[in-house]
Amino acid sequence: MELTNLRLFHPKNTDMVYRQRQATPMKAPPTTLSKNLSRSAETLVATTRCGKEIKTRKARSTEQPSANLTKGALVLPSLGKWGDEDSLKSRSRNGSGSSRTGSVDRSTQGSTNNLNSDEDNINVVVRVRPVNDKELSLRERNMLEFPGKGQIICHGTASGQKPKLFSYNVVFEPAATQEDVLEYSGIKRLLEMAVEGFSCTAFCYGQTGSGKTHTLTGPPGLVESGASPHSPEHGLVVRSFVYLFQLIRDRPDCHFILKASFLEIYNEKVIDLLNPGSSRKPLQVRWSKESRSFYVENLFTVDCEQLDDLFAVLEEGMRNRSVGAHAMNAHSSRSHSLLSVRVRRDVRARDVACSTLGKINFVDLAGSELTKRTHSTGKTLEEANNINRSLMVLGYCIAQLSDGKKKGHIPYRDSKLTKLLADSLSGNGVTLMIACIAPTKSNLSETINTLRYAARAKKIKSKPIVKMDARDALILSLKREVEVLQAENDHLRSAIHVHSDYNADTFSQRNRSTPSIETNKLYQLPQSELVDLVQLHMAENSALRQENTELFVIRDQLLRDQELLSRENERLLKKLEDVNS
Ligand SMILES: Nc1ncnc2c1ncn2[C@@H]1O[C@H](COP(=O)(O)OP(=O)(O)OP(=O)(O)O)[C@@H](O)[C@H]1O
Repeated sequence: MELTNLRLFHPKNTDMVYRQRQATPMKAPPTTLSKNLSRSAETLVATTRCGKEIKTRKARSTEQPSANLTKGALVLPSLGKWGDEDSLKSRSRNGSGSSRTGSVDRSTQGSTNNLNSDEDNINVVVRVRPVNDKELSLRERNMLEFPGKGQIICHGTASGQKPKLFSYNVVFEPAATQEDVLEYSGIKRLLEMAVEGFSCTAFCYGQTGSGKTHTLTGPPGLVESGASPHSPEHGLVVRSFVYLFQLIRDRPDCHFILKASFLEIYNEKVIDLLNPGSSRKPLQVRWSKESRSFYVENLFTVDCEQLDDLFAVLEEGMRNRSVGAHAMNAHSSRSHSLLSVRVRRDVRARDVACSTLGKINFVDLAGSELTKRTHSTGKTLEEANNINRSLMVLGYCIAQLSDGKKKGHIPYRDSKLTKLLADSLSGNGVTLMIACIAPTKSNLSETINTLRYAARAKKIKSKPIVKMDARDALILSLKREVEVLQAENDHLRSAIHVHSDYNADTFSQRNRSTPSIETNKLYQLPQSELVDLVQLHMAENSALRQENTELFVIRDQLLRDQELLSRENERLLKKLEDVNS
């Protein structure tokens, strides 16, 4: 070992080496993978077109999630802010921070602003619908106030009753437009994450007639009438589809496959809205051991190559959805609906072709109903009871999940709705809750219930994971480790100047035994060759780790020598000074 290569007698050197040691990256920064994935570009190449031909389709596909796609889940950190702070700041606001003439008000202490934490909270926004004609004719009082910073004040009905204050990430006041909801609810971030491989869910919750369906799909009949996609009345779903395709177009080097399904849960039965059949035969919800999640057996899924295909799915599903009239809403949804778009992306990362499987769900929950107010009887009453029961189970689950201390049983199995939302609520996905409320006095108690529900949901923590093919995930993580180890070893070698003893080339030759394979052919490799490849990567990995350990031992030894020598140096200098003096 050539100690002469080390400039040991300069005190600064010790410091430098020490600092370098501190700075040596032992692990890849957690965001590396997500950065790489998001940088890659993509092309849309779908398999089959659906166009407007859904009705003529007969084939069914099974929705059961593939085992190997979920086993390889990689935990990634939360990916960012909701909405766009700057554009919000530019909106008109009054002195207190609320937007009077504008209509969007955002909390400055939103719980989802932490860019670097592994955990995040469910993003909760509130949309307040305008006073409707009936309420106007009855001259109902407006009970809500918007002081700004994502806050809502509910005034009490009785005199002397204290107002209640609630705060959320964003509040959409009655004048907010559909475009505002797209821009500031955080849905754009959800779509971006779905493209990157996360499971994302946006759901609307609120009492009947509070504007859930309006928020998701616009006024009654709009989608079914085949309105132009540019209609300002379109809700979040159509706008999200447009944004999703924009994201895909922006990534021309990747290969995308989109698949959509649309179901409703009507009286605790799952009905396929894209293929209901004349008898509306219910589908079974089953548990998949491999993916450890619930799925709907035999659910019809449609390959969507173009934007029009997604519109057609939405149109068809909306036509088949169960809608009824009652005293509080002439077009009341009588079921919970779940529109799901799966986004498979084949991407090249770290020289490996891998696939991510993201998903965006739009859930339009049926509204909670006080049957006294809706005057429900017969069929509508049965529907209301089922709706209220499943919402109650959802409420229990949310309460359990939001209580950080309790780690008890979450009753997902108690309703079809919670079974299908389990994935989104349990924390592996990214979730946006849009709580819809009415501003008037007659709705106050339901409004407060919704706001409490939403406040509880806001406490639920999530830790999103990217789902990718298990084989891809393994190879990718091994490659990443190899890269990190190689970088670290190069750094160590240069830091300790031991080229003669620990020749980098020798190591490179020793370790780089893994053949450079044309990675886009990875899928065509037979199982046995894949096993060999993984074994080679593992061997390379362990050799590098060993080298790493050895280099650390050498460096520690050198540091000790250096310390002794510098002490000796100081002692001699002092002696020299003494002699001179
Ligand atoms: N922000 C809004 N702007 C204008 N109209 C709205 C708004 N929100 C709701 N509405 C109107 O109020 C009516 C009831 O809304 P909607 O059907 O969306 O309520 P809902 O919460 O889905 O009710 P349900 O649970 O009974 O299905 C509709 O005519 C809808 O167009």
